[in-house]
Amino acid sequence: MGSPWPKGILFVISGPSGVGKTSIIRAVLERVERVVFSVSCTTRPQRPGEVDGIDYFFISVEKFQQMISENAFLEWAIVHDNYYGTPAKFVFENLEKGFDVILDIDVQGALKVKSTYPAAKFVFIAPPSFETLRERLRRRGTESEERIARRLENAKRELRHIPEFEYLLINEDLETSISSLISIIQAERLKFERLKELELVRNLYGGVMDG
Ligand SMILES: Nc1ncnc2c1ncn2[C@@H]1O[C@H](COP(=O)(O)OP(=O)(O)OP(=O)(O)O)[C@@H](O)[C@H]1O
Ligand SMILES: Nc1nc2c(ncn2[C@@H]2O[C@H](COP(=O)(O)O)[C@@H](O)[C@H]2O)c(=O)[nH]1
Repeated sequence: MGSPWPKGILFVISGPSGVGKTSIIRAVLERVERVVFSVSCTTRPQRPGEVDGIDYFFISVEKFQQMISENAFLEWAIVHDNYYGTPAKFVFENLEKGFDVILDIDVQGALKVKSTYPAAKFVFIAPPSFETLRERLRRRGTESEERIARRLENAKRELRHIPEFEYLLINEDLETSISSLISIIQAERLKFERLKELELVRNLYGGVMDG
């Protein structure tokens, strides 16, 4: 008998630092079944309240470089002076099991995934304005003014890549953004192209599908 689940979908969520990616994704993970979050490796220092293995795998530069040489990353990038990377094994194992996988990665990383795994779905989260982005970074209180300025500079570059993404979410109201991301996931799950390999669906259509 065929699997009751088709292969999972990879959702790549990207956008400037402080726009609200983590807040949106956390809520989606609580509300949607069969979706998992890919925990990245990073060499940046752990922030108060962050948990190793939950928020990130906090590793040394040496360990990160070793993982690069072992091809352990689906993608990696240097973001705001630190290494960040997506462990490939977790992603592919979960997709095979039929789980959808969410990545929260910067724009450079998203574009690398687009070239190596174009079947992924690419979602750009944008701020309603540049001023709002600055305010959110300040209110979060995790970065110095100097680092905030740096992240805002990077944000300007990142926003230029919006047209390379399939979906655009402007994160004004958090609840609306959460609902929008859930709608994207649900719509992608229902695409006939994806479901037609399932035995259940093939049985519904019988020989008609095979021409
Ligand atoms: N729609 C929203 N309205 C107001 N505040 C928001 C909204 N979305 C997120 N925030 C707040 O903005 C701050 C940044 O959000 P968050 O940490 O989720 O951003 P991020 O995109 O994941 O950042 P980074 O890329 O640096 O990890 C947080 O304090 C969060 O509570
Ligand atoms: N290319 C990658 N970017 C990543 C990955 N994990 C996180 N990120 C991005 O880094 C910045 C900064 O995050 P912060 O937690 O230090 O504020 C943010 O834009 C993330 O999306 C990754 O594995 N690869």
